[in-house]
Amino acid sequence: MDTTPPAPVSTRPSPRRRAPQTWPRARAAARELATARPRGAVTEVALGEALGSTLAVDLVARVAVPSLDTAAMDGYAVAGSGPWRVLGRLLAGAEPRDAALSCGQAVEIATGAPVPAGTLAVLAHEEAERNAHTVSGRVRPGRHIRRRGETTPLGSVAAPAGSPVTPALLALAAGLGHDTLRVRRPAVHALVTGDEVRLHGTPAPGQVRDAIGPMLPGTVSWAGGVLTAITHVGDDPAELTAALERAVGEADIVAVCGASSAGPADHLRAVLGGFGAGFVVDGVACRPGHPQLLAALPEGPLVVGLPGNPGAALVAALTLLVPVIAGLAGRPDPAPTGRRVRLAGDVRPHPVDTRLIGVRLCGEGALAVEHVGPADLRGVAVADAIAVVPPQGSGDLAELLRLPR
Ligand SMILES: Nc1nc2c(c(=O)[nH]1)N[C@H]1C(S)=C(S)[C@@H](COP(=O)(O)OP(=O)(O)OC[C@H]3O[C@@H](n4cnc5c(N)ncnc54)[C@H](O)[C@@H]3O)O[C@H]1N2
Ligand code: MOO
Repeated sequence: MDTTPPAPVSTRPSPRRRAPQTWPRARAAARELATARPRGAVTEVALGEALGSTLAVDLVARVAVPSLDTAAMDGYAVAGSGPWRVLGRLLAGAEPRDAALSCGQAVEIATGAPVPAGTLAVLAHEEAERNAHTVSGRVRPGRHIRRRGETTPLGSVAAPAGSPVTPALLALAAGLGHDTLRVRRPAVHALVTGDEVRLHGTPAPGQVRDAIGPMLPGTVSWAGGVLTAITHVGDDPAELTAALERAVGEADIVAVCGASSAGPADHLRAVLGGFGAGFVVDGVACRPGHPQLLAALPEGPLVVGLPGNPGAALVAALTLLVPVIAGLAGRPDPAPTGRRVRLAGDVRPHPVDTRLIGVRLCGEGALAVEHVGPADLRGVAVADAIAVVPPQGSGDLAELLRLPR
């Protein structure tokens, strides 16, 4: 047993936890705080490094797509009425044919090749009857021709600023002639606290393996940020102060894992008080996750406190961390599904707190998973979504939140 007297925590008075905010209010406050702040730095990155970030400016088409009138099908570009005499062949990438087609003429053409001037339509191979030098079939004027700029006109906005950079958006950007993108991506530095916590290997009895760090890179990037570092900090206020000082100097958001509650080693609130932090959310009326917090430091960075229990940390991240990252990035919060479903299983409401329950989707409804204690990850690891059960169960359909993927 540790018999040493408790160390003084800070020269400033320790802030006490105020009345927790309701879960919807806390989540909205996190989003409002982040979106009201000046947008973070814009960087220009190669397409290969942009996945997961957020467009800082509109994505403008540098080329018209298609760049010329092109064939939408493999077949024959034909002019006038048939049968048509086949003059030659045009493949995608070919120079546009100098000579226009005259009535009764055709060229064999590949999908994407520029249709010659004078083309009435493209007759698809499967609709064409080919003889040695001629081809015949039925066509409608303009059939199977993609007009220049039909998909995306030159100079048009193909995706607005604030769009998440997804694989599809990268494909769009490449198709429009971009090699780089101007993006935002808030930087998150995580401090994992606890003398008993081990970052690697099999924990000895009494120790625990860090189970929050591994969920953070994916959760942070899902929200539009990037996890730049994970630092392990012991249960010592001076160590936490020094680590926090370093982290706030290099990140937009510091996520402190553990030390958020009321125990003798839970120094986070007192240490933040020493920094002159303003508490925007100081406890949330939700289960699990109630000791979480959100504070703003005078120099600018935001600090999110996640509970040490890892099951609680995951659902708490959906309440404060994810809305803050998405808000700073200038993109929508990825968690809301806009879906409300009927729940089955152990979904009893709490008298005063919002319950956040892992569920499996089944048909039109959802079934609560088992193993949902705050220290238990087995349920949430196999859940499809988180159901929001308001205090006293007001309303019979529950809102669904996405889990980080
Ligand atoms: N008197 C009170 N005690 C507690 C309260 C309370 O309101 N009053 N809240 C409980 C709840 S709920 C939670 S959640 C925890 C939150 O505690 P902390 O954020 O202060 O975290 P710790 O005390 O450091 O750790 C709690 C628990 O989690 C384990 N842990 C910590 N970090 C990790 C990690 N990175 N990976 C895996 N496990 C971790 C730690 O060993 C403890 O077992 O407080 C309750 N108590
Ligand atoms: O609310 Mo704690 O965050 O349940 O485990």
